[in-house]
Amino acid sequence: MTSLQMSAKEEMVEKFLDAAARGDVVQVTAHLAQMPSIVNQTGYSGWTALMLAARNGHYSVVEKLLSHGCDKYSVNSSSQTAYDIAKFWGHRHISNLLGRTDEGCQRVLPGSEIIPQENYFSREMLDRLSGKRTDKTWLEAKHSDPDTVYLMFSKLSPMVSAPQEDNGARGETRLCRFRYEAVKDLLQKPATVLIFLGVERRKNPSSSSSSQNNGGTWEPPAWFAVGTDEDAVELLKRCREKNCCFPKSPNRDLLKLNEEEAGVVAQARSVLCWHSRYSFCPTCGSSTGLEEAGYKRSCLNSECRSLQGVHNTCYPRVDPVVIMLVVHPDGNQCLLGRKKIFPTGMFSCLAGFVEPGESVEEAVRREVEEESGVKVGPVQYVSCQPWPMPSSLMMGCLAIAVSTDISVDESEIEEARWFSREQVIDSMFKGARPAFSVPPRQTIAHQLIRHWIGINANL
Ligand SMILES: NC(=O)C1=CN([C@@H]2O[C@H](COP(=O)(O)OP(=O)(O)OC[C@H]3O[C@@H](n4cnc5c(N)ncnc54)[C@H](OP(=O)(O)O)[C@@H]3O)[C@@H](O)[C@H]2O)C=CC1
Ligand SMILES: [Mg+2]
Ligand SMILES: [Mg+2]
Ligand SMILES: [Mg+2]
Ligand SMILES: [Zn+2]
Repeated sequence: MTSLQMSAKEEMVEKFLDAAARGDVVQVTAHLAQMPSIVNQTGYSGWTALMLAARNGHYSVVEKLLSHGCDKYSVNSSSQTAYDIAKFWGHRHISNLLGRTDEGCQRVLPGSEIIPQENYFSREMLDRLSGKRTDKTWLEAKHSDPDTVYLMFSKLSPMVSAPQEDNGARGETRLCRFRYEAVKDLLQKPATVLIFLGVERRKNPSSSSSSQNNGGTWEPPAWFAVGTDEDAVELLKRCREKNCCFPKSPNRDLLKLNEEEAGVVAQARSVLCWHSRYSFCPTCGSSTGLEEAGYKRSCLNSECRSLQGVHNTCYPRVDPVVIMLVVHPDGNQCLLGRKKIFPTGMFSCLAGFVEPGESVEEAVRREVEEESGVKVGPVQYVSCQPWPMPSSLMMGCLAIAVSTDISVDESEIEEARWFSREQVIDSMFKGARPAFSVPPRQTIAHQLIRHWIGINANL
């Protein structure tokens, strides 16, 4: 491309951006018809047409750009999306439009601002099909189906193929997937725990697929998790892939999977952890037996109280945890703490288990005060994250402090400090002199800190 052509293209982009900034929907439409790829272009300012239209409150231009498939999640140099910009400048009708993810939701809750926030471990790649957990005939057919996928777990750790480091390539850790023939002997062993995870969400059959139900129609492959106490070295020999292992440190190693496999592991590992802890009935101490494709354990003592009425010990447990970014009353600092076990220099959000009979808001206030001495007023829920170590559901909140003196509970926290927004941005984006290191991006703690920077971004 010659420099003349370059500048002609640049000129067109600038004209397009100018039209968007002025709210000239006719000009915007004409440019899009002439060059559809212009929709996500940025000009000298680093802003897209969507950001400019959102800044100046031009609803119809925003609508037009969205209908041409523009990327509403792209960010400017201050890490702001068009949504952040519209919200900052008070164009609520535009921020509502940009925050909309599900038309049905908007119809039921008009005016609600539901911003999608998918955290690591929360992607649902499989349809759990809970209704099939009691369908023994269907499950049995799936066990030996050639398309069925089995994941193998030893000591609650999934078999993965780790990236090869010798060629310097930054590969991805992937789950090892097995077929029925490779695991059928394990399925016969009494100590094996088999859990039906769900079926793939794929709608269209691939040409290679042979999976059909009794009626002859295609069905997506089913996935199962196999928990076994067989010798790990022998289990590894069953896999044809290279560099296979059962990772030793879940908190670190399970953060290396892709988003889809991380979601499957979150489900499988939590249920397997529950089985490993509930071999005996918590009510009478008798042995328990596995039911409902791994989603229930019932007491084998027919006299046991747990067999009457509602007994939640029969079902996999989830522990609710609050995790919060506490914001200083001045709005420009946040409270972060470090536990002794954290890597040197790392600070993170405070967190704690919700106690019985406690609301999320009260748990936030209590844990923050217990751990740091700081008192909290308003609490706002942001997003959540399943955390399968072993089975927490992290409910992420922003919390506004109403006092600022820090007094740490040394049994839980080694140090807690207020950090300025500048320090946090510098640490998050690896500036020249980071004051601390942030938790990995896969943690909801990281995402809460990022969220706060986003809503405070200085235009
Ligand atoms: N994804 C993320 O970004 C983060 C995840 N987390 C996770 O959140 C969870 C909780 O955070 P943490 O700060 O440790 O919690 P807390 O502040 O509540 O402190 C842990 C204490 O709670 C006790 N405890 C353990 N299990 C429970 C339970 N089910 N209900 C009530 N109390 C319990 C422990 O007792 P004992 O001494 O007997 O063990 C320990 O003293 C942990 O699983 C942690 O891994 C935490 C921070 C970040
Ligand atoms: Mg605590
Ligand atoms: Mg804590
Ligand atoms: Mg606690
Ligand atoms: Zn019992």
